Amino acid sequence: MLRASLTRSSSYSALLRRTMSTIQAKPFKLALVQLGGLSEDKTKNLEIAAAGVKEAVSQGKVDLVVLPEIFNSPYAVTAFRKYSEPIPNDLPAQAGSLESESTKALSQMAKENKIWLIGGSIPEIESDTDHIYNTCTVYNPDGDLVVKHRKVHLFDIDIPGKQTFKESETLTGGNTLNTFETPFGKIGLGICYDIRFPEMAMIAARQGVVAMIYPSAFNTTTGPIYWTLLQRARAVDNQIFVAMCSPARHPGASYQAYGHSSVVAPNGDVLAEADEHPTIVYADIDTQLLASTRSGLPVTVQRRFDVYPNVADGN
Ligand SMILES: O=C(O)CCC(=O)C(=O)O
Repeated sequence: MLRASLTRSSSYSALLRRTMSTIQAKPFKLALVQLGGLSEDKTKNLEIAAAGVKEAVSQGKVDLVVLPEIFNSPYAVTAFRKYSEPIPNDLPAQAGSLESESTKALSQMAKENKIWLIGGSIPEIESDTDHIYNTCTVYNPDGDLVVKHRKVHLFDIDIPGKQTFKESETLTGGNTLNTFETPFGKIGLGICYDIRFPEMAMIAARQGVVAMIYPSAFNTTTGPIYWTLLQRARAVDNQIFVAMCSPARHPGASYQAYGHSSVVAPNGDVLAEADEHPTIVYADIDTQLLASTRSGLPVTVQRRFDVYPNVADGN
């Protein structure tokens, strides 16, 4: 019995060593810019974002900066089409080739500050189909657009008297999962409500991401209950870092964002969390924690796909 369990635990560590050796990661500094003062003026919102990114890097070396969901437009189904812009499908796209107002501005923020930038999300129009998407764009330190993620799961909520919102009235859901490579490791992308669907984070984690990062804008009904819970759940499920970046609360706006941008470690510890006001949340991402968390509790190599039913069919 003892012998069997020793054999099993040493084979877990061998397997773990093998899987960890495929993850190329080094420590990096993350900044989540919880923007305040956003309005209906797209150009002004982009200027606020540019000032926020600049402020984030002024505090010392930062490698990756994140902006919130739909920061250049009001978060309203009636606004998405009006604010939408085309975004290239063929990626990477060089900084100089970007044409729309927001992608050009975001590219410049990345280039000027020499950072990786997860540019929150913006409404995208695809001219061939006339579909509108809620799309996150990511830029390297040269300002090239390296990847985009279209929100896969559309936020349709109806809690009478509290929160009603139906993104699917005007948006189309994306149909791809997206990660991108950086010198400090692979990063997985989701947008806000996407965090409620554990399959996305699990697949990204199995592809070797260090972190799942979600530009977001939860609300004051679901935020207090689920915001931290969901981040800790995705982190612990997959033993990865998880971060969500929100706009600040805005008393005059039709949609009240929850705020509370935060970063969670692979063991579920909340490393940093904002309140509801405009601010920047910083976190040092110690990638050693991926290995130490996984070797203590080897869940990432104990999955029993031979036993689980086919998830999609429920058989
Ligand atoms: O899942 C939630 O409770 C909030 C999601 C949300 O606000 C969004 O997807 O924009």
